[in-house]
Amino acid sequence: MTLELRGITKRFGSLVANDRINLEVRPGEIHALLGENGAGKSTLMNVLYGLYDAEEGEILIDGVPQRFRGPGDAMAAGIGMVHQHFMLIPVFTVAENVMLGHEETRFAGALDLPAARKHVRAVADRFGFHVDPDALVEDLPVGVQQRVEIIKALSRDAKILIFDEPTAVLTPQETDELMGIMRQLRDEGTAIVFITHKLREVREVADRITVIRHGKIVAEAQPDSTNSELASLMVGRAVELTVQKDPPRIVEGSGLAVTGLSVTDSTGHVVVDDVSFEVQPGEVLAIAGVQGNGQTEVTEALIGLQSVSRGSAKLEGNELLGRSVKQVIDAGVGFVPEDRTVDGLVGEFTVAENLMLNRSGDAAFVSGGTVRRATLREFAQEKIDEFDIRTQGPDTAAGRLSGGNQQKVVIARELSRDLRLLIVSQPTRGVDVGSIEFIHKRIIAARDAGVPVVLVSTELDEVSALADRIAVMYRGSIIGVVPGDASRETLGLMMAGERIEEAAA
Ligand SMILES: Nc1ncnc2c1ncn2[C@@H]1O[C@H](COP(=O)(O)OP(=O)(O)OP(=O)(O)O)[C@@H](O)[C@H]1O
Repeated sequence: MTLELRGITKRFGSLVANDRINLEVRPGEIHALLGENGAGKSTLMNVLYGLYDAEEGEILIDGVPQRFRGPGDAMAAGIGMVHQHFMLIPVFTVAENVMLGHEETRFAGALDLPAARKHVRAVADRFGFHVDPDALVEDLPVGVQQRVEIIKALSRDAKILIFDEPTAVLTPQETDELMGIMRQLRDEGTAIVFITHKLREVREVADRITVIRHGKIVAEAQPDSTNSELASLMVGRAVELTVQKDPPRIVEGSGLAVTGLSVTDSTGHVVVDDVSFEVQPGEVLAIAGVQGNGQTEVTEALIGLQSVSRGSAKLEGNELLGRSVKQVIDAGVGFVPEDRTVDGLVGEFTVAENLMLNRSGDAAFVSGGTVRRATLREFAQEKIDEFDIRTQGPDTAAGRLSGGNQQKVVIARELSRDLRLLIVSQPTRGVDVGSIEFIHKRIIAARDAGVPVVLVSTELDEVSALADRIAVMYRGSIIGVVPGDASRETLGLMMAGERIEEAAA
């Protein structure tokens, strides 16, 4: 089926999120949509999926104008969406999730679980992957959960599939597997819209590339373009893809010293096993590894979000463990959590309120129990300008911002205080290339100002760009520490569990 969007305009108040957009997606092609944070990509997809009503324009499928009053209509017309934040119900099985929403379609009436199971197996066989129809979704790794989303879309015979930043939370291997699935779907005639901030992925799978900036289509790019060409089309200026940094100037001082840290999860598994490392003032220590090897728990233990079974973490000689989150923050620890929607932001609070969450004890902002609104707005406006947060203003609810701009709010808040320690986890997830450049520069600036920085990232490019030393975690342990310029091959092997001796680190 050929999909055509003609003259789509979508406004939120005075903001024009989509400005007369024309886009055609043909059967058997992967059409990548590139654009900076807040450019209007998700809005356009939500219009296409019937979630938003556009003020102007038409959606045509095989030349026939459509009117979608909700996702149900879009699905019935053959459009499927694989969401960035999974829409699955964690306590249901794979088959039950696939069945949901089929009340009026072919697994109708009796809620036909056997038919749903059969469908799961058939799709898994078709793509040569394994998914157990009876597994609980919450027990599955994210890469597999995403396959469930795809299986769900295909159970409704989707001929046009939208992938909205599907790789943001995947490991490199899961990403490769997903791209294999996308290619196979394309070869079978599905029309695919692919949204991502990762230029390498676009160049690898896209047949056509459309670039959106400030709600308008600004260019069609070729898949054989270079990363820099794509980056500057997106952002409208040249982008430094790798931040320039001087060798670290390690300041004499005690920094962070973690010794024998162990964490046991609620089921009794040891998820962090006797981890020790030091970070000096003025250096970036990256903790690299495939997601789920204990890195998250290390950062959460340091900030006070996770109880520990053993160990010590001293910042400038003072114990951090056993303190409350507030006490740790007040001790000058900046923390960018890996999932901004859980620990980083309060969606219903305004951008300004979110920017001051770590300043409740600051007399400049709060006096006699009340927030000084004018000071706060002024501060927030400054941060919005400085960090280029695309929002209608300080009073907009943070949940209304595009994903990448929400991340910039968290980064702006955490990097705007005098810090004794900075812990950043997946700092550029969902962030566009221009903003990655900016965030990387700010992290390096904190390091150059003498702050010890702990970076947790699953992105090797990010680790290599920022780290002075790299500790690799595997199954709860640090299996080696290598210099910041270690090769991707070395890091890849270590992330897969191989111990490699590099004395220099
Ligand atoms: N429900 C909403 N209410 C008000 N404004 C909104 C709403 N949804 C999106 N916006 C605004 O519309 C603009 C486009 O946002 P959109 O989410 O489409 O961007 P995007 O290109 O998908 O960005 P990202 O790459 O960060 O996900 C942004 O300025 C955003 O703040």
